[in-house]
Amino acid sequence: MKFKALAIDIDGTITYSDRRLHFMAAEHLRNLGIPVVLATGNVLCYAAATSKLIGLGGKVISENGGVISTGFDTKPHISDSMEECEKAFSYLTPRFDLIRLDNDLRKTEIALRRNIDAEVLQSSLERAGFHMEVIDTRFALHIKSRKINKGTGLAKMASLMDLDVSDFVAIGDSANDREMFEVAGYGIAVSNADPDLKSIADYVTSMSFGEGTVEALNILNRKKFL
Ligand SMILES: O=C(O)COP(=O)(O)O
Ligand SMILES: [Mg+2]
Repeated sequence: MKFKALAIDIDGTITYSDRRLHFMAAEHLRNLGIPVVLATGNVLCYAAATSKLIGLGGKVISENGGVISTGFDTKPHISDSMEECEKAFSYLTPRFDLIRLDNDLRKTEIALRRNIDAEVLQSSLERAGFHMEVIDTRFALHIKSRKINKGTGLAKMASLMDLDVSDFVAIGDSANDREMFEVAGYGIAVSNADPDLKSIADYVTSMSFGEGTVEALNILNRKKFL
């Protein structure tokens, strides 16, 4: 079996635990020989800069699937879920000490510092009748539409690249990678990943963070999947 492209998470997967880029993982991605899509909860400019600095082609799924770009000079595809997120945020803001991240840059979801339990925010929203999802990536909290995730983003990216979503291998580390693993042809969790993500992964590396990604890419080559 050969996969035609790779979708890979940024924070916790091609970095160290403190978000510094793991150079060896970057080097392996640059030399992979198939398209590499960065799929992240971060904003578009962060994802695009990461792609450029690694030496990749600018294909990125950002804001957990809300903003997708197929190259550096192309117009991004932006979903329209911000209004719903803003309503949820306005409801939560007098009740909790929320610290918003990348406020001016986000187009489709709201990111928060992790000073509150995601489940507390989630149940508060549910009790008030909101259908938004609150996820904890272990780098930030995200208030997002349930209709948008890295899985829907990857399906969209695949169709824009004329590929099937099952042509992708996915590599990731946290809750926001779940749906991407569900739609990709093969999913690899790095060793530091959430137990929940590990439980649905096809393979779990023994190494953590960027070293886990290097291990994952070596394994994919050994299995002749790439
Ligand atoms: O934005 C986050 O919270 C984490 O980003 P990631 O999806 O690249 O791990
Ligand atoms: Mg991550």
